[in-house]
Amino acid sequence: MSVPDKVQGVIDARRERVDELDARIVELLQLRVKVSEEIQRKRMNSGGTRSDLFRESVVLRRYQDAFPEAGTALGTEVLRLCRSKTPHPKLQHIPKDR
Ligand SMILES: O=C(O)C(=O)C[C@]1(C(=O)O)C=C[C@@H](O)C=C1
Repeated sequence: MSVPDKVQGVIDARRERVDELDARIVELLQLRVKVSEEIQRKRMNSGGTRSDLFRESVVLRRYQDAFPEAGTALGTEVLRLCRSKTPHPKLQHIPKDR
């Protein structure tokens, strides 16, 4: 559906802003993955577990408070993204099945 040129101009400009914001969100998420990975590696290398469920509930609460509808799904995905990288030290030596 076409809109008047003036309106299209506003939409294009706001989309540029959305693109900038998305790029920052992606960058922040990549940074978060790295920092979370450091914490998990430290804990696992000293005999702890990969996850800390109490801490996850604190993290999740922030997303739920900010976004009552989507917060649980959003926070859960962020945590999943951050948990999926570091292999557990006990699993590192098992060769991959071919
Ligand atoms: O804070 C920690 O202890 C972390 O390991 C980081 C983090 C997170 O990404 O926020 C990841 C895994 C844990 O289950 C809890 C939280």
